[in-house]
Amino acid sequence: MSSNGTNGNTSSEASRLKDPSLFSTKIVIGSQRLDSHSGKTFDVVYPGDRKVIVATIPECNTQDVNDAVSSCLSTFKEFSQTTARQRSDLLRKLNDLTLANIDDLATLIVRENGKTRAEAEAEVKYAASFLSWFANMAEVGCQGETIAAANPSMRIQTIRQPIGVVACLLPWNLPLAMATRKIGPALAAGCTCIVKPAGETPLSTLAFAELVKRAGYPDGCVNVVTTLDNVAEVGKAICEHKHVRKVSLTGSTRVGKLIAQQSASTLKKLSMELGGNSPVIVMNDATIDKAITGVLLAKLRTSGQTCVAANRILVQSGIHDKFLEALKEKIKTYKQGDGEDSSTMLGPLITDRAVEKCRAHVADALEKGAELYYGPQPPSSFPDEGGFFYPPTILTGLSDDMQIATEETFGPVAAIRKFETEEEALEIANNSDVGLGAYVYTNDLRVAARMSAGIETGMIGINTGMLSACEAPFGGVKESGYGKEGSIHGMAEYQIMKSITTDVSG
Ligand SMILES: NC(=O)c1ccc[n+]([C@@H]2O[C@H](COP(=O)([O-])OP(=O)(O)OC[C@H]3O[C@@H](n4cnc5c(N)ncnc54)[C@H](O)[C@@H]3O)[C@@H](O)[C@H]2O)c1
Ligand SMILES: O=CCCC(=O)O
Repeated sequence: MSSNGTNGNTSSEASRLKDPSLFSTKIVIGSQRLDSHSGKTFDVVYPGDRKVIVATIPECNTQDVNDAVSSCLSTFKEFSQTTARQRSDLLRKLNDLTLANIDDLATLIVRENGKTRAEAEAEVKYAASFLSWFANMAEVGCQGETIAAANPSMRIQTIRQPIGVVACLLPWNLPLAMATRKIGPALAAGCTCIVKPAGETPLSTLAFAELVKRAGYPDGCVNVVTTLDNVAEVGKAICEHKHVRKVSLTGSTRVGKLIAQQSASTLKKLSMELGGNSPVIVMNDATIDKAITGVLLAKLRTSGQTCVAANRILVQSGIHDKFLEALKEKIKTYKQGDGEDSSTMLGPLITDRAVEKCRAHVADALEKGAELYYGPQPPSSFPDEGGFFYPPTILTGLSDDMQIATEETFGPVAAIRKFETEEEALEIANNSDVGLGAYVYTNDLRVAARMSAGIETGMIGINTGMLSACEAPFGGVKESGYGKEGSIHGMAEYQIMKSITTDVSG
């Protein structure tokens, strides 16, 4: 294993940053910035142009995981003894440093993920909001209770303690925000973290680890291991490690099930923020402009690659044609291109597989009777040059048998289905194995109340296309997983509650 004692700042990509030392291509274990024991590396490719290699990153293995966990465990002994106020102060510093470096963090996100600079900056602010929120929560979230015992001789109290070493497994779609949504509450609770970013997007996490150090955290509070091709080995090593007490995954339902199986032998506490298939229900009485704005936000944020992306857009028959026309006029204005170009509204998708999935979903829907209302005919083959782009597309005539109705498309394809009655819309919306987000557009409070109660998801937006905020509990039901992130509930996911009974008689 080599350690050059630097951040591995070897690429001309670093010169894009105001502070090039934030461009790190080494894993983080305690005070060290290292290559992997495997000696192997993988490339991070710019999704806006597949020929551009942004960085070469260590391909980790089990030994790296074991080193990272040992370091986390040794730091946990000391860090878990800090006061909640000290942890709150540290998180506040980390929030300030994150916001102070917004330009560089946004640049790294654009380069690794492809999203537009405006979206990347919004993501950094969203990421920082979890740090600030959990800086505020740190002291409140550690409070215990005094319980009125049935036996007058007894006093019962509870205390909350950090659960231990936590593994944070991150997706590539909001690489920094999903990192802080886990690391923020874990550090607030007094845990230490082994973080594994998605192989496509390790750079913002590695830069963030540098900010953790600068904020004054002890070495080993946040360790980072990276992998692309060796993820199965690394994931297994994390899940089966007896000193990792909790795994928090944001990712697909497929990987969530695997992690749950692999974590069973050590019975870890788990948080599973998994895939969705969000329905949008637009009722006849909806305010059409508001519905269009909300649907486009929910559909096209990060080019359609969010877990709460509008996947099935259900429009009541009385407003259907007008809605479609207005949607087409608006979607036409979305310019697709390089994330750094300020006129770009839609960046590329993350990989060629993501483009292929859009293409396959559109082809399958057209074969099963959907109509192409706006967008290109599905290309027969994907070009091997350029970025991973799929153009914004509107399909009408969505039906239950289409892939697009049962799987997340994770791309800028809007699939529309006409319905007649509220009951019918509810039935279609709930016809899914997953239940993360849902959206309803109506001006009738009674409809909104019935839909809010009846839709089987963890989050519902009424007349809004944005469900996410650090103060709102984020999480799904059914096969979208379990556990809540953010909000006053997010910190408890990283704690144990101990009850203490004292005999006070004589
Ligand atoms: N519910 C949420 O909050 C939320 C948020 C963002 C994304 N998502 C979901 O994530 C998915 C897209 O993200 P993705 O493609 O990165 O998902 P993914 O499941 O492929 O990967 C998620 C993470 O798991 C890792 N991983 C993959 N195989 C693994 C294994 N065998 N062991 C351990 N880790 C493994 C990946 O490297 C990545 O870090 C979508 O389904 C989306 O809906 C959910
Ligand atoms: O992709 C899922 C997360 C989306 C969000 O937190 O807004």
